[in-house]
Amino acid sequence: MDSTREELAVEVADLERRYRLGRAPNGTARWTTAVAGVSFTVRRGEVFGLLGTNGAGKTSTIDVVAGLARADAGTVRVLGEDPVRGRRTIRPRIGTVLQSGGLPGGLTVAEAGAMWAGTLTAPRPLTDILQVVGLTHRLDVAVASLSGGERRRLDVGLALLGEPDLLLLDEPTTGLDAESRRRIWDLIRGLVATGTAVLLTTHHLEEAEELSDRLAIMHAGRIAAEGTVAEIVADHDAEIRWGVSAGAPPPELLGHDCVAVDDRHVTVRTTTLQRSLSTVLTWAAAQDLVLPELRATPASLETAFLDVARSENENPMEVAA
Ligand SMILES: Nc1ncnc2c1ncn2[C@@H]1O[C@H](COP(=O)(O)OP(=O)(O)OP(=O)(O)O)[C@@H](O)[C@H]1O
Repeated sequence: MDSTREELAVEVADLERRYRLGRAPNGTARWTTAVAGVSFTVRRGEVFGLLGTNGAGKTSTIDVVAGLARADAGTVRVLGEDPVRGRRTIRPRIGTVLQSGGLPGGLTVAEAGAMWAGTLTAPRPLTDILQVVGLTHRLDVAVASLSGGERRRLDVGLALLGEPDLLLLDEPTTGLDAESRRRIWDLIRGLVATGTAVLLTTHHLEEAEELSDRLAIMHAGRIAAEGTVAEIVADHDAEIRWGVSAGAPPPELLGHDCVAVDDRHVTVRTTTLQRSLSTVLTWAAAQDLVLPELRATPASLETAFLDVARSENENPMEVAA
């Protein structure tokens, strides 16, 4: 294995995943393509965030990386191995928090922890982990009786028990309060600092921004944008907006900026926010206009996400074969 490969905990190239939907009236099988040629890598010591609209294909992707499903096309290497064939070898080196959960609800927290620790070569003390995720007082409670947030904290705690080389986190903080979420973020950061690679899916843009070194925004089975937050945001426009009652400045005044008017607002989209805002304010002052509800919003991960979400090709492809 060369040094570049050792650096890469996850390598996904041209991944495709399809689901069979049943049969069409004429008897042909109907398939939907959930992941349509996705490529990315996750390096050791970095968090790679996978964002996306609902149904974009994030879980379908992470399930293949976790070795729970096979790729229909493309290649996936995890810690240098095929994630299905090499599952036995790499399993102890991977911590997972998946949407499907999987702990038997009848076990107590202590029993579930002991069972999980038994599958690991060098687990951290369970009590240490339970303290960090705030569950020490729930040791004797059945997993099924935990609240949704407590259950999620247990899932995350157990994923960290083996000090994994790779963490696969599918919406790890869904349902957690702000304090618990921050504790989990600190835990993740601590592990990353020791060289752990993290593949994270989340619907919380703030979480993605806080944790990710690089990220990708998925939409309809494809990666629509990828890079650092700064790189992704650089491709998107800032917005200046005000109430339509004040009217819009003549387009030639704004040069290349795009002006849109609907029944409530005038919206100027621009890559040079300060200069365009100055033009708008100078025009308003010259006309003696007050711009109602004036708002200037720099491009952000949210803007980029919304641009992707509004883009065409809304649905995964359905085909008959
Ligand atoms: N078992 C299945 N059978 C058929 N279609 C499926 C199956 N699982 C997922 N899909 C479809 O594949 C697409 C991608 O789903 P996936 O769960 O991977 O998306 P996601 O990005 O994780 O979505 P979300 O953010 O809503 O959790 C969706 O259109 C979904 O309906």
